Amino acid sequence: MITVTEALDALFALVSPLATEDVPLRHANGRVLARDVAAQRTQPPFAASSMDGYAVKAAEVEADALFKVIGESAAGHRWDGVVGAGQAVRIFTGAPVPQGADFVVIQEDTIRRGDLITLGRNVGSKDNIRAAGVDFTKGTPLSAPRLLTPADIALLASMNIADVPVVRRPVVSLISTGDELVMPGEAPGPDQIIASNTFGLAAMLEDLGAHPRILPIAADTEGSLRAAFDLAKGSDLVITVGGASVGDHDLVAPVAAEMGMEQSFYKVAMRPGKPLMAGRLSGMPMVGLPGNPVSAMVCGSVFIAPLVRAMQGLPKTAAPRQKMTLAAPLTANGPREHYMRGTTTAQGVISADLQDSSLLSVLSTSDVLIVRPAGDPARAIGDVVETIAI
Ligand SMILES: Nc1nc2c(c(=O)[nH]1)N[C@H]1C(S)=C(S)[C@@H](COP(=O)(O)OP(=O)(O)OC[C@H]3O[C@@H](n4cnc5c(N)ncnc54)[C@H](O)[C@@H]3O)O[C@H]1N2
Ligand code: MOO
Repeated sequence: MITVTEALDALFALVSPLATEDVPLRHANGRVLARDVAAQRTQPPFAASSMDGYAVKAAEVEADALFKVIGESAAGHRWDGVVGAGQAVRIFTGAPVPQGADFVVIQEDTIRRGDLITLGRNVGSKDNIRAAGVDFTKGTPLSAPRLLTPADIALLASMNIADVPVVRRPVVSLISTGDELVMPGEAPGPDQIIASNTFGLAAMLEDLGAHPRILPIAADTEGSLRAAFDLAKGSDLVITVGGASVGDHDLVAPVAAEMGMEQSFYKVAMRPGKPLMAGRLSGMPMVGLPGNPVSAMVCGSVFIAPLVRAMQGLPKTAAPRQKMTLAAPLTANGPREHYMRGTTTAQGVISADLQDSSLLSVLSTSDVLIVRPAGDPARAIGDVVETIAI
């Protein structure tokens, strides 16, 4: 069996970044910026007031100073004159600071009578002016590759970039296998259960910027599985769930092999997720996930998420890990890396009592995977462990 790191490297070797497309800014959130873009303008484009008040000459600012108000500068409507000695311009937040002025006294520090203002005694030295270009100047780049966040979308809008070059969404076909499975909403027979894995994985893939397609469930026959693989043709990635182990009805590996799959690996020294397989089938990268629901989702976090990020041009790196303090002890780990479901509390992280790989209710109340290296000794409260957010 290979290690998780070796398996991830083998998976990365199967993919390269997809093509680029331009999308409207409104559709760019969560996508990966494909090439550097440059600000189309300077922001702010003029020296702007950061407060409502009066624009004056800084050299004249002192307690009880008197000014004559000669005009008004509002956001979107500048005052075009030049501020002279003893003069002030009424100004509002976001408005251009008029020529001749280099200080804004906030209105709370003034007393106004008709056209005259008198400054108070605590005006201070803050000029309340945002210099032109203090946020960014024309040509400032936003560098690719970059997973675009809501803050990036606001920045791109401010840079006047209406269409954004992003990496195409990977089309990922998801195939559940097994006679025992029916789709959610269908009436299961007495020995049947509902297919959950493809739905959980599709949700995960959507969050990763991919375009998942849930294909019809493949029955435990060679013909049905072949038909499902045929439907997946043209995808950027095909993922099967179940049928990966050693049972008589576990057909994924033999059928894929007959269809010409070049296998990269089969079986990884991890728990859950041991019967993971990967390779290339009909020109597509293919990953065979174990059927146990928690195994499939853990493999989604550990393997599929980094893989889909790499397909979108992000660095080929493992799922990010955070160090956390244990708030409950852990028993010694065995020879496989263990990805334990856990919950973070104010005191630290606690592993779930039940770690069976069928328990979606436990996964759903967990917010981290506690990563236990192979052979990790027993751990005590206060020890530091590595975790992956889920
Ligand atoms: N003799 C051995 N038996 C098993 C081994 C082993 O090494 N030797 N490995 C175990 C481990 S670990 C896992 S994980 C499972 C994986 O088996 P498969 O990938 O072949 O999965 P299935 O047998 O098809 O299903 C396992 C389990 O999960 C349910 N399932 C499958 N697909 C779905 C789905 N889409 N949605 C919800 N639930 C699903 C299925 O009904 C089974 O209950 O093998 C162990 N056995
Ligand atoms: O590896 Mo299985 O995925 O432990 O349940």
